[in-house]
Amino acid sequence: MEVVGYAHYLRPSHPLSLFKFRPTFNKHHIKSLQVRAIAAPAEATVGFDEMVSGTQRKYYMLGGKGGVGKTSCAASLAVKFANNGHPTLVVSTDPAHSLSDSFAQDLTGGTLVPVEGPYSPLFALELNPEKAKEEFRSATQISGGSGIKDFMDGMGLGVLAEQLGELKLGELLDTPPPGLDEAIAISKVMQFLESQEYNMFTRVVFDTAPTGHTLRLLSLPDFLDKSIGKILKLRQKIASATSAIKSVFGQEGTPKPDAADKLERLRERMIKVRELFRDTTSTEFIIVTIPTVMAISESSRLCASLKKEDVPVKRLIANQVLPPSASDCKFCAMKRKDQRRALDMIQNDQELSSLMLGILSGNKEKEVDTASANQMFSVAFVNKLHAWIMSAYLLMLLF
Ligand SMILES: Nc1ncnc2c1ncn2[C@@H]1O[C@H](COP(=O)(O)OP(=O)(O)OP(=O)(O)O)[C@@H](O)[C@H]1O
Repeated sequence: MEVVGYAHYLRPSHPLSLFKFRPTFNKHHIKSLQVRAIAAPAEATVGFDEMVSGTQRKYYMLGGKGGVGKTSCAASLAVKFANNGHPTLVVSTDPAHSLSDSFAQDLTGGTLVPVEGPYSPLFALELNPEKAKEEFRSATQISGGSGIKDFMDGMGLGVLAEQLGELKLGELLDTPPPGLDEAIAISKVMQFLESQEYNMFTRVVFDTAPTGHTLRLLSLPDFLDKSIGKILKLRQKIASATSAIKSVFGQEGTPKPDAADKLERLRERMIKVRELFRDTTSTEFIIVTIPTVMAISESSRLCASLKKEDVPVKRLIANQVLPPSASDCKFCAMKRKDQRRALDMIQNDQELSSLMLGILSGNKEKEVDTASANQMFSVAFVNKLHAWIMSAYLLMLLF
């Protein structure tokens, strides 16, 4: 197994963060903002060099179990790309956004916000999943009306609404399928990138939603493509017949083209998202995990599903690995032993063992501004671990 170094970044508002200031373009601050690489220098060059090479646009999707550090890693990676000369965009499609916290900037407006600090332009964007869902709903509703019946009427297919009920199209149209918000968010980013204003980005980093959500998103484009394709095909086939029937009964009206157009556009966008996910030349899905048996098992399943969906995946980040020399206390020794066991699982795992592994810990940072701050971080991190272990232990006793 190859060991790769990655970057680490704690949001400025994080209690453990060393960066309590708002970064500016001032050179001194730029230095302080630099992402802290965790691995040893030799390790740090493996893998990242490959990620940073070339000026062709590349997409990196970071995903994994909830709370493992996807946002922190996405923010770190984006800063690192920007510091290595790539105009970079980092996007959060996770419904529970925390990118704003990571950069201590308000990114909630749904537009691209410049992040101050790195050498090359870095923009960040948080997409509101609720808005994305609204968009879908409006695409399936006729002005003023709602639900499948209105939609079918609008498509000139009112007569067939009942027969189509068994196809479960109503469910698709009235309740957006899970993962749709994220798919729409990703397609929105692709739209941004097509515009002249934003086509300069050579690296795009996605902080995706937790595992289950992402997996649903992966099968969504196919599902939507089939469902919407079915509706549109059906509409095409019988539109003329319906219109003839209506004209006999004197009810001929023009089917509202708006709904069909919107659906057709949505379908095209979903196809593009699917293509992007499977494009081995430009896209890579990076799995973020933590060294626990449960998280590694889930990562293995995620990896298998990604491979099954033909999504390129070749890197794994193991985050929050306890540094070897932080403390000699009993809890830490026990924790380290557990983590070692979990990390060994990676080596023996059929899915994960072939991936390049990046280890992120708390104290082997290379670009920390002062040694004392480094020490402070380690102690604080260990203290935090104590608190986690203690609460877990207490919970076990209680239940
Ligand atoms: N290496 C690390 N050392 C210490 N704390 C960390 C580390 N990585 C992440 N954290 C902290 O763990 C918490 C969760 O991190 P983060 O928000 O990046 O995870 P996430 O996977 O994006 O979460 P979610 O699934 O909820 O979106 C944050 O408080 C973050 O600061």
